[in-house]
Amino acid sequence: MRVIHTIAELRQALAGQQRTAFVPTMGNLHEGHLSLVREAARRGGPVVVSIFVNRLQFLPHEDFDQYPRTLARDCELLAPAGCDIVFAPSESELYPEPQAYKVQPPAALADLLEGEFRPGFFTGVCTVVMKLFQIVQPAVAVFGQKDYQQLAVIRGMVRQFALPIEIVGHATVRADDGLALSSRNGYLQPAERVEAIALAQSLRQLAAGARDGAATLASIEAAAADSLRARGWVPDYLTLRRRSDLLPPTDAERLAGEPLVALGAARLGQTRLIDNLEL
Ligand SMILES: Nc1ncnc2c1ncn2[C@@H]1O[C@H](COP(=O)(O)OP(=O)(O)OP(=O)(O)O)[C@@H](O)[C@H]1O
Ligand SMILES: CC(C)(CO)[C@@H](O)C(=O)[O-]
Ligand code: BAL
Repeated sequence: MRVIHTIAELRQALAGQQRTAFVPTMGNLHEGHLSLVREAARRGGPVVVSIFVNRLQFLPHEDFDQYPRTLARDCELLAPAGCDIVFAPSESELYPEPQAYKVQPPAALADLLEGEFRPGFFTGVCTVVMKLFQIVQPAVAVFGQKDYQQLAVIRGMVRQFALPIEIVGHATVRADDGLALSSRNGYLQPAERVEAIALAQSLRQLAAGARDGAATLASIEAAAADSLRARGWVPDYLTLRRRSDLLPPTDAERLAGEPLVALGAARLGQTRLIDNLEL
């Protein structure tokens, strides 16, 4: 496995490759990331994993500075998972000048849910992912369903720009107690780590109420948020959405079996966690 820090060296290493599989990450890797890497390795071509904490997708008050940078340990985990090349550019390599050209996803998809609470987040994500796609030129890129809206936004970007890249969504990997693995779980204090499973539980509560004709969507969502609040969380959103466009279902759709997804984001102490559950 090679660790490469520059665009020029990466292009040289990949010259002539047709079937590169790519897994973009921000590092501080866990089993969730590694299962994306194994999925990429099953495709048969060279596997590139990028590690880059992308300043463009963080708001000024968010955890960009605090975000764990653990490259040496990440590399130890990546080699046995089937990674061939780790691409770990510096900030000045990826953004040698202020990134003035940006990829702006449509507000209808990107300004809700995560985008409502992290304005500009998906512009930052799309811009760096587009740039990484141009650099790596993969045939396949693997993303986690844990970041459900991100996967939808990337799929839309690839479709509308006619990028010749197959986007693979990989199931969320969870700890034994049901908590979705996430780099930010590392911020949790021991007691918070025990409590953290309540987020997945509240998604199950939403799912259980989803087809209840006696309740309104608003009352189902309010009950789930109230149970989290009662346990000391600060929910950003807990909501049932149509899988197709992440908009709220009408009651008729909800009761007629429209494919839905329960999505949640909430803060526990200093840590903001997200999760989702397809119904
Ligand atoms: N538990 C998981 N299961 C499957 N994929 C995951 C999981 N956690 C993260 N991923 C995916 O890994 C890729 C890189 O994500 P990222 O490096 O932001 O990790 P993260 O654990 O989600 O970090 P954070 O806690 O900062 O959100 C994304 O496609 C993301 O969806
Ligand atoms: C896709 C990504 C690597 C872009 O910085 C990031 O949003 C992430 O880790 O999910
Ligand atoms: N896991 C998505 C990247 C972020 O939260 O910034």
